Amino acid sequence: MNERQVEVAIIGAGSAGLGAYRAAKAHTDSVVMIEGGPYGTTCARVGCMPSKLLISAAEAAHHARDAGPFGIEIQGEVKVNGRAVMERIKRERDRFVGFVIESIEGIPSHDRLRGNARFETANSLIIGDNETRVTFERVIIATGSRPSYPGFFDNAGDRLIINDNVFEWNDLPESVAVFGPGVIGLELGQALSRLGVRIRMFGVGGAIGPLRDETIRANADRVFNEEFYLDPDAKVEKIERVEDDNGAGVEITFIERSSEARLTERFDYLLAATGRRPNVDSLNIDALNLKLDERGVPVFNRHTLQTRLADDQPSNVFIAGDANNDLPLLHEASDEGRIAGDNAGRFPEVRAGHRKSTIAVVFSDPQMATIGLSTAEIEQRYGACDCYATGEVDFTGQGRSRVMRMNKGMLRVYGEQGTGLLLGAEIFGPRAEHLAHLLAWAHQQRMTIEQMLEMPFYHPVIEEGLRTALRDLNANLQLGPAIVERCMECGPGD
Ligand SMILES: Cc1cc2nc3c(=O)[nH]c(=O)nc-3n(C[C@H](O)[C@H](O)[C@H](O)COP(=O)(O)OP(=O)(O)OC[C@H]3O[C@@H](n4cnc5c(N)ncnc54)[C@H](O)[C@@H]3O)c2cc1C
Ligand SMILES: NC(=O)c1ccc[n+]([C@@H]2O[C@H](COP(=O)([O-])OP(=O)(O)OC[C@H]3O[C@@H](n4cnc5c(N)ncnc54)[C@H](O)[C@@H]3O)[C@@H](O)[C@H]2O)c1
Repeated sequence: MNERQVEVAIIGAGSAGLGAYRAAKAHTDSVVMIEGGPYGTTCARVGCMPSKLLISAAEAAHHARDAGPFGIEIQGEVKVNGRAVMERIKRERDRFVGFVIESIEGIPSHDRLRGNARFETANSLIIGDNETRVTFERVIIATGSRPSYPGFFDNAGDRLIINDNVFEWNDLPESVAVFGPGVIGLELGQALSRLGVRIRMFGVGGAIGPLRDETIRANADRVFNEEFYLDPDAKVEKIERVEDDNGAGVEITFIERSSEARLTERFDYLLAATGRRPNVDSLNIDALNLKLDERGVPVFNRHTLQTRLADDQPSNVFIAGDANNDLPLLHEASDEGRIAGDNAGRFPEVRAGHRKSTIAVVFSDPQMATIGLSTAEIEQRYGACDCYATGEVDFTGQGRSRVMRMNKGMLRVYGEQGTGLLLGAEIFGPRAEHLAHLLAWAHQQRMTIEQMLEMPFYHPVIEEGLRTALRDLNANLQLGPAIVERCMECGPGD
């Protein structure tokens, strides 16, 4: 067996691992980064980038089909060439992956090891099939996450797929049963539907995407159901792989939401999008003697990314990115990687890194976004004393949204009584990715609703809808006048 001794070992060369590598190297040359899978990162290979490429193709098809109300006539049928769609997705995806691989190859080969890592002792790792032992002083776990789904999905046999498989297709299938109307299910499911794939979407417990505000969730349920079948609290009775004249498929028996009829329907695939679990279970993490949470994930400080020993003492182990199961988003993985790398590098001195205001965007249509504190956190901290208020706008009548025929959904903002501070927001509406940034920047700057209202708003823009919600909130906080329906000085369709 080869032997290596390093100050800092990093497990995983994803977005968190790469950020950690660069930050640790600023302190010491003795760093090794270990990767068990393909280089390229989840985000570029099978995550953010290919999913957004699929969504963009779907948007193009949708706009072409939806041109009629503008007076634009498309001669003949809008045809989706599945092969061409998948070719572009793979070509562009490979380009993004290529850039990541290029930058990884710029890292000295001595600092890179290939193979799956698992802990042997609290200070050593075994790589691959007993090929190398790495003895370390500090370690960063940046192993990412993988899809998780209930065991009975296995009844679908080889018709059970996850997001990774979608981006391997050479052509689009005829039909897909999507399980999980979370972030991945909604993004991929709606895109497939707009590309002409017959879908049904099944959830449990009523959840839709990251939405926690029940008013917005009900709105989203209605709007999505105008476009495709979505039952966020489905009764699915049977899943079975079948083989018939049409080839292999999967039959789903379920209770149809509105008619309550028992239906059995055949699909080409069952897409499992029922959540992801951190990759910490095959690391032999017990060798580290860390304090673990109920899911077996090390307990850690989100400002330092440092974990704790079972006796509650700080440890030499850091955990960043999806592996820590906190905020499984790309920008958070990079930030956490950087903080963990910096701290592992400077150890035993450990510093609190800068954590930004939370922002999450779902690229469905309408888009969804959450900013700052969630409604549950707000209710927990401010609910008992009646210390917060809500403002809202419904985009149905919003000027610019209506002009563009994007007038669906709503936005709700939450503010603190007395101080007028912006606490958070939830959006299901047009161009939420941009509104979310305005709100997250204001949240991080600790702006009050009053200060936000003093900022410029152009006319006619979707941001005027945000202004309406802010005025509503200011009035509900009793810090400003009640909003006037059809306020003319604001410009028509505010
Ligand atoms: C379909 C999809 C769409 C997404 N879209 C978005 C989006 O639009 N915006 C956004 O912000 N986020 C998005 N995400 C989330 C984002 O991709 C992740 O949060 C981010 O990639 C996590 O980075 P990471 O470094 O923690 O993990 P990864 O990039 O997965 O890196 C972990 C690495 O560790 C390696 N590894 C695991 N175990 C071991 C081991 N034992 N030994 C050695 N190596 C190991 C893995 O092979 C992997 O390369 C999406 C995710 C998915 C699945
Ligand atoms: N745009 C983005 O930023 C983006 C895109 C994709 C993924 N991601 C990240 O990836 C993470 C994982 O995404 P995800 O969609 O896998 O998880 P998720 O937690 O967002 O959604 C999982 C959904 O599956 C449902 N579910 C659970 N068990 C089920 C069952 N047996 N049958 C039917 N439904 C079931 C849950 O109620 C939930 O609605 C996200 O939390 C997000 O952080 C981000």
